Amino acid sequence: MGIVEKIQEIEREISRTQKNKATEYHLGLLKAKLAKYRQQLLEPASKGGAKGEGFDVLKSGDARVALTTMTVFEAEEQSEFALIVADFREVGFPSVGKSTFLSTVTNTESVAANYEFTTLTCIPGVIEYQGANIQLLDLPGIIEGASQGKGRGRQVISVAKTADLILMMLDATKGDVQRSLLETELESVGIRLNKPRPNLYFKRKNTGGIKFTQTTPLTHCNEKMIQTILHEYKIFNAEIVFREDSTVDEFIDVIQGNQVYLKCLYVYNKIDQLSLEEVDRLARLPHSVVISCEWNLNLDYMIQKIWEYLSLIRVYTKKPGNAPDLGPEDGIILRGGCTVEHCCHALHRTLASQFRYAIVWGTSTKFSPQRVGIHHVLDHEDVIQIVKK
Ligand SMILES: Nc1nc2c(ncn2[C@@H]2O[C@H](COP(=O)(O)OP(=O)(O)OP(=O)(O)O)[C@@H](O)[C@H]2O)c(=O)[nH]1
Ligand SMILES: [K+]
Ligand SMILES: [Mg+2]
Repeated sequence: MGIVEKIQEIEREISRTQKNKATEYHLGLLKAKLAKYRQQLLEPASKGGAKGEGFDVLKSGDARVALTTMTVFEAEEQSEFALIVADFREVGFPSVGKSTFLSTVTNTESVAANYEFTTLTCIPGVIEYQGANIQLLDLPGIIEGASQGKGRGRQVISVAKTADLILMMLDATKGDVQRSLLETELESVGIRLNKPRPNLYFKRKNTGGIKFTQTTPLTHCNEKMIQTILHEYKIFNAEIVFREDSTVDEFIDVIQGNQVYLKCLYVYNKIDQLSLEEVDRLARLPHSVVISCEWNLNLDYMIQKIWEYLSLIRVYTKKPGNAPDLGPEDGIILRGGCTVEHCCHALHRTLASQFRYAIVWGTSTKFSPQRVGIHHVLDHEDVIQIVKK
C-alpha cells in the first residue's frame, strides 16, 4: 500500500470513529500516524519526482525573503535608505483572477484567460506601496488533492510556505466551498493560517523518561494521551510543558516541528457578479476582502490591507540639528516589532557596534522625544536619531 492509500485509510477511520472519551486515545494515535505519513509525502520527491521547472523564481524568491531578515542588511553597504522586499504569495483555485490582479496592481503582465491553469509557473511582480517594494508571486491554481501531488500542488505549496503572507484568492461566485477546500489542503501540508504558534514547550532528551508539566488545567489532553502519542513517535525521553489548554493536534504539530504559521487574507474577486447582500456578507467574514479586478473595485483598500497584514513599519531618520525628511519616499521600511538594533543594521552594517543611544520621537515612547537603548521596539512613523560612541 502506498503512502497516499495509507493516508486515505486513516482519514476514513478518523471520520468513522465517533468522538468520545473511550475513543480519545485511539483518535490521538490516528492523528499522529496521519501527521507522520503526510510529512513523508512532502519530503523531497525521489529521483524521478517533478521538480519545479519554471518555479526557479522560487529560489530567487526565497533569497529575497531572506532580504527581509536583518542579517542580510549587515552585508550591504547601504547607508541612507535600505530597500526591503517583503514577500507574499497569491494562492487560489484556477481562473479566480489571480493573473488579472497581478497585471492590474503591478507593472508585470501575467496572461489571463477564461480557461483553467492559464498560469503554469510562478510569475513575480512588485507592488510599490508606502515606499516599500512588496513582491507578489502569481502561482498556478491549487486543486483538491494538491497536497498529494496533484496539479502543480507540491511546488505551489513549497513556494507558499516561504511567504510572509498568503493571499488566498477566491471566485466570489463559487461560494465558500473553495475556501474550505483550500484550507484543508494547506492544513494537511502543515500550513497554519492566521493561527498563533502553540504555547507549548517540547524538548527531546537522551535520558530521564517523559517529564510532563502543565501550568494550566487541560481539557483536550492529559498525560496518558501525551505518552501514547510520544510512543507512536518512538520518543521515550523528553520534557514537555503545556502553558495553555492545547489540543492533541497542536501537540502533534509541535512534535512534528515543521509547521509554518502564516497570515492569510481571503480575497473574494469578481464581486461584480454578485448581489450587494452577498458582497456584504463576504466582506464581513474574518480576514476577508472583496474586490473586482475587472471593475477596479476596492483594490486600493486591498493593498492597504496587505500592508497591514505584513505589519511593515516606516521609520524616519534624522541627523542632529536637522529636521527629518518625512516625504513619501523617505525613511526606511522595517518589520513590525523590530528594535533600534534592527534599524541600525538596516542603515549601516557598522552602526550597531558604534551605538551609544538613540533619541526617538513617536508613539513607541512614553515621552517624545525620549532617549532609548538598542533593544527599544519601534513603531510605525517613529523618527529616530542615533548617537554614536
Ligand atoms: N467578472 C469578472 N471576471 C474577472 C475578474 N477578474 C478576472 N476575471 C476573469 O476571470 C478569468 C480568469 O482570470 P485569470 O486572471 O486568468 O485567473 P487565474 O486565477 O490567474 O487563472 P489560472 O492562471 O488559470 O489559475 C478571465 O477571463 C478574467 O477576465 C473580475 O473581477 N470580474
Ligand atoms: K485562467
Ligand atoms: Mg493565472
